[in-house]
Amino acid sequence: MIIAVDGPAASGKGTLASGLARHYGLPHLDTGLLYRAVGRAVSDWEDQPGFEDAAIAAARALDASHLADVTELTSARSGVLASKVAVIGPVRAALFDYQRNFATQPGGAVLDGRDIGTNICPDADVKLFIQADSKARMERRARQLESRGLEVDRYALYHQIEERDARDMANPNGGFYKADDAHLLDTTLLDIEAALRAAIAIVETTMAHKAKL
Ligand SMILES: Nc1ncnc2c1ncn2[C@@H]1O[C@H](COP(=O)(O)OP(=O)(O)OP(=O)(O)O)[C@@H](O)[C@H]1O
Ligand SMILES: Nc1ccn([C@@H]2O[C@H](COP(=O)(O)O)[C@@H](O)[C@H]2O)c(=O)n1
Repeated sequence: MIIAVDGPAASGKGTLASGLARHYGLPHLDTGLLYRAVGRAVSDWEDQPGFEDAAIAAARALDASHLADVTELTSARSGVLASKVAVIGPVRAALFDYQRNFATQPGGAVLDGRDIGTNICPDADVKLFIQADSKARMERRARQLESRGLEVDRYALYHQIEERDARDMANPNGGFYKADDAHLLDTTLLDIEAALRAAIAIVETTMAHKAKL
């Protein structure tokens, strides 16, 4: 079974995807980490000529070893860099096979990102599109950063999240929209456990429906 989980920044898609993976005993790939690793690799080139070429080369050279430093990759700065390399078509193309090979391994997988249900796994068995309002997402991200001992400027964080969403949604190569056959799950008023229960209920209903066809 392939489960695709998409949604905007800090919507909780990674938390849900890893909960679903645990529940169904499936491997999980956070595809944002791939873009973050490419962004990190070219941080010295940011906003300079050569940024695109450096990003394409970094994407083509990417392997699992570049995904190890999760603390560094999940910083706010890496998120911004990721969204800058994510608009480069050849970067997306270079990362496609990695994601597709992960998704199509025997037994299936859970992947989360922006374009899993639209570009990477249009054939996924179940697609979820996770939503939460911007303030809730900012607050969740703020608490996550504070739990790491970081100081957070909530006003700046809110604008950073909005700016990243806007860049992602405007990305002509991004595929960042709800697929027609994706189930919308708004978690604004749900805690992590309730959101996971709701996601599992969607998976169960969808699979039961498919089994009847
Ligand atoms: N339903 C929820 N209620 C409260 N907090 C949540 C909920 N879902 C996730 N969180 C918390 O919000 C933070 C962000 O969640 P998560 O990393 O899963 O989001 P994401 O959409 O994968 O983010 P990113 O855009 O960085 O990939 C985490 O600290 C997580 O524990
Ligand atoms: N499938 C994806 C995943 C991510 N991106 C881009 O990477 C940025 C960071 O992603 P997070 O999920 O870790 O927040 C994101 O803002 C996108 O620009 C993508 O394009 N496609």
